[in-house]
Amino acid sequence: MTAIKIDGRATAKKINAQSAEQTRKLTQKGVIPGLAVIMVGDDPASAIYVRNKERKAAKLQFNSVVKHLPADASQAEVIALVQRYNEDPQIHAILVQSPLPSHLDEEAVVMAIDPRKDVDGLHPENLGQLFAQVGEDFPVACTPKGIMTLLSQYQISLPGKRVVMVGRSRLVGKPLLALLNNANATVTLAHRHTTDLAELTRSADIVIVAVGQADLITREMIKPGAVVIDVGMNRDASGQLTGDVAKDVEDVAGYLTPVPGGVGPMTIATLMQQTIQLAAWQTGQVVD
Ligand SMILES: Nc1nc(=O)c2c([nH]1)NC[C@@H]1CN(c3ccc(C(=O)N[C@@H](CCC(=O)O)C(=O)O)cc3)C=[N+]21
Repeated sequence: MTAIKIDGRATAKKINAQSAEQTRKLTQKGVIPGLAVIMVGDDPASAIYVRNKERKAAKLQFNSVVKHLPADASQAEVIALVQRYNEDPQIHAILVQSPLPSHLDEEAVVMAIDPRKDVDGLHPENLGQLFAQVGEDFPVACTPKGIMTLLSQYQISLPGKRVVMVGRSRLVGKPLLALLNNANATVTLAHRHTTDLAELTRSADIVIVAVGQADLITREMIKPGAVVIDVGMNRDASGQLTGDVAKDVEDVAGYLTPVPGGVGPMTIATLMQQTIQLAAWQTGQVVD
């Protein structure tokens, strides 16, 4: 058996077409979606993201700014920049690239973002609303939201399914735990202290992996026909982008997201979608 490839590029294209239409309508009403990205230092995964995001934001004619600070930027400098964008009415969405260099307090930086402009849904107020299932008018992390869109596009149903989420980051694992639970899946969150990961993943109908370790998930760890979602972004020895899932998993899985071309393009498309949504909320407009 060969897994059906979940085409993130094609799905992202559909969403981007909708986003272009919504941006056109908002711009006619005098609202240009504004996205500010703050990157400190030179994390390689962040560099890919910033480049692709810039390209897409320009294509959609957003008001897009990227501030690249040196790796030794101070905490006060980063927070001052966040506060400047909090107060700027032309900016509706603020994204601080993760990870920050280790001398910076990521928690304090996230807390400084106005929750209404927190396009990554990292602020505890937004993450808390997601867990509490209060309303739908708050931002949710773009990668998790993009994965939910992919599952829905491929009509992969969630109620009662056993999902194993490998990785518990604030950006991916934690929001997905809430989103999948809210969608009535039975979710197990696995991480570096999990014992016998293979036994756990073999019991899953859906395995999602966001760890950042090439070949972490191998074919013996997957139940035949299972859905495998690869969020990994690693570079191999020859500089090629690879995920966390080994190549031979495609021989047993029912569905598989490729890297590149799977989750990555969905993250970008969802970021654009959510920036538009935040712009509409902040200006009393409705997008449909
Ligand atoms: N606050 C924050 N939010 C993030 O969402 C975030 C972050 N920090 N830090 C870095 C990681 C990494 N990330 C990527 C998103 C898309 C691609 C992407 O576009 N990938 C494409 C293109 C690959 C290529 O151009 O070679 C693909 O997989 O097909 C890559 C990486 C978001 N991240």
